[in-house]
Amino acid sequence: NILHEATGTGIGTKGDTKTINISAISGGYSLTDTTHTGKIITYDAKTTQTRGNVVTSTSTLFNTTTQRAAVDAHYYADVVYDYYLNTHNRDSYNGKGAAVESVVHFDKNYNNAAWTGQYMIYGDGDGVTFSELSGAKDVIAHELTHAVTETSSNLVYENQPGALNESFSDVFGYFVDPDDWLMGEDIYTPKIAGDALRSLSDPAKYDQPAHMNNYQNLPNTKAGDWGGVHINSGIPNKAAYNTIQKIGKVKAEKIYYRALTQYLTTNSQFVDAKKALVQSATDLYGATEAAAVTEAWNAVGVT
Ligand SMILES: O=C(NO)[C@]12CC[C@H](CC1)C2
Ligand SMILES: [Ca+2]
Ligand SMILES: [Zn+2]
Repeated sequence: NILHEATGTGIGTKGDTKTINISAISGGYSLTDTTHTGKIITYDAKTTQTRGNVVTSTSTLFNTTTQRAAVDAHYYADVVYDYYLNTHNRDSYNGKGAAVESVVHFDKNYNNAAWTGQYMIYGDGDGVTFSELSGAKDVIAHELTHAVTETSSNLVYENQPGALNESFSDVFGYFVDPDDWLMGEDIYTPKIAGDALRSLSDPAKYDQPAHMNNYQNLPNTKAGDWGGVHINSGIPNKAAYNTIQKIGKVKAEKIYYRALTQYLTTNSQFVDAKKALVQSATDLYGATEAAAVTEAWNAVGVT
C-alpha cells in the first residue's frame, strides 16, 4: 500500500532531530524506507514480544515520545545498510537485498537487543542499566552484523566461535561508529556519564579478558553465556584494536570483512580467525599488513 517514497523528520531518543526515509501510504506515512533494494521497515511491539505493527504518522513528522526509539532504529538501520553497501559492496545483511526489519519497545523494561534471525529487536531498557537500546549507532551496527555473520561464516554462538561472533559485531560497531573505542556508551547506564558496556582498546576496564591467559572457561549454557561469548570477545576485540592502531581503519575493515565472509566458518577458533585475517591481509595488501595482523594476535596470546 506504498504510494511513493517521502522524506520525513523524526525526533530520536536523545531529543535530536533526524531526517528519515519514509513512505506515503493512504492516510499518512510509515517508517518504510524504499531507497535501497531491501526495504528498511520499523515496527512497534508496544511492550509485547511480537513484531507489532509498522510505525505510522498522519504527517511526515515522527515526533511523539513513543516514536523516538523507532526513529533511531529506522535511521541507524539505514546508516548501517549504507555502510555495508558503500564500503563492502554488500547489499543488505545477506548480500541479496533482504528487507531489514526492526522492532522497538520489545517486551517490558527489556535490557537487551538482538537479531532474532528474522528481524532486530530493541528493548526500552529499565532506565538504570540501559536507556532505549536503539539509541546507539554502534549497537545497531552490532546487531545487524550478527545478521551479516549468520548469512556468511555463520559462526556458532558458543565458546570461541561465539566469542568471535560477538567480537566481529563489536568491531564492525567500531567501523560504523569510529568516534570512540567504546561499545554502547550512548545507551548504557543513562544516569552515569562516561562509562560503557565494553571497551575495545581496554577490555579489562569492563571486566573482559584482553589476553588468552585470562580466557574464561564458562559452561556452554544460558547461565554461562554459552561459554562466555560476551566476556571472551575481549581477546579478539583487543587484537582488532591492535590491528587498527598499526594499519589504520580503511585497510583493517576490508581485511575484517574479507575474513568474515570468505574464510571463517561455523566452528572457527581464535587461531583460525588469526589465520583468516593474516590471509585476508596478504590477499588484499601484502606482507607488511599481514605481519601487523600476526603481531596483533600474538600480543593477546593467540600464537
Ligand atoms: O552484545 C550484545 N548482544 O549480543 C548487546 C548487549 C547490550 C547491547 C545490545 C546487545 C550489546
Ligand atoms: Ca561507540
Ligand atoms: Zn551481540
